[in-house]
Amino acid sequence: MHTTTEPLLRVSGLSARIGDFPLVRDVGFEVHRGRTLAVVGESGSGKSITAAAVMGILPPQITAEGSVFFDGTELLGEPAKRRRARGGAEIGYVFQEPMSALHPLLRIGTQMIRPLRHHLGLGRREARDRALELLEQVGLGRERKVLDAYVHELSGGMRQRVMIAMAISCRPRLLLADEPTTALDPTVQQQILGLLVRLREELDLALVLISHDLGLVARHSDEVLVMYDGRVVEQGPTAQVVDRPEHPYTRALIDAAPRLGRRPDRLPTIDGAVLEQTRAMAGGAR
Ligand SMILES: Nc1ncnc2c1ncn2[C@@H]1O[C@H](COP(=O)(O)OP(=O)(O)OP(=O)(O)O)[C@@H](O)[C@H]1O
Repeated sequence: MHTTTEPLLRVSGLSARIGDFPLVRDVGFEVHRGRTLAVVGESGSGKSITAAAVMGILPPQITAEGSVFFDGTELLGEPAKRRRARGGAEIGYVFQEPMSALHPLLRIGTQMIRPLRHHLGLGRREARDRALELLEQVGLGRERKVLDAYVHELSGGMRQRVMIAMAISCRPRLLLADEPTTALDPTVQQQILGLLVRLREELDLALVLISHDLGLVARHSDEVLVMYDGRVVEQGPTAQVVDRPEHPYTRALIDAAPRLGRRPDRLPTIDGAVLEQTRAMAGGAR
């Protein structure tokens, strides 16, 4: 692993809104190559909107302000065509639900080979070889039968491995994984997170793991960013945030995470008082 002094991605003052209604406010963080940042928070806290702003795939009704500085280039405000080309090639994205991200009527091979030809300009045969190599890299073996399969013929874990293979296929420098294991059972969840971290090391990627489950992603990340109500309420090295959380919302997330093995006698869920306190600290009700 190498960590350069310059972060690969530096997000600062990022806000997103629909009309006057704020969805994400003043979000900032950095990720270096070879490092993993976990972005955690409950449903609706703004994790996916933040990721979509970085990827340049926000729906047209949502406007973003601030800065998304990636490898020496400001991405916010870049022409849509350039952004689309970058997303998928320089920045890989793993979606929560491969069943909806993969086409049900096209063979896996067809879906893997297209971007390889389009982004990397490979010939048909080269692209097929590269697809097999990618399957091997994500632990599916050099299996032609996976290329020939349709998505419904694969298990949940295999589908997510295919999604990851596609996300790394054009050799991105940054990989964003948005709830990559939510649809999977606990053993497979750990395997997929282990795979992402292994690939981060092998390919010297910067990895952003987005999850509602701090307990799940804590041991796979170097830094943690905690979001609530569209804002960052706490961020820092994972060990520091987990061992000495400063914000009551982070503390509640930790207490609600059995995997972190802390205070099983405490509340299993986040209670209303903590949410109210968090909302007040985050800048009050909208
Ligand atoms: N396409 C959209 N149009 C309008 N509002 C949206 C859209 N997508 C998200 N939002 C709103 O933006 C806020 C942040 O949502 P976001 O999806 O980023 O949260 P999240 O933390 O990723 O939660 P989840 O894990 O459930 O996706 C929420 O209030 C949500 O309702």
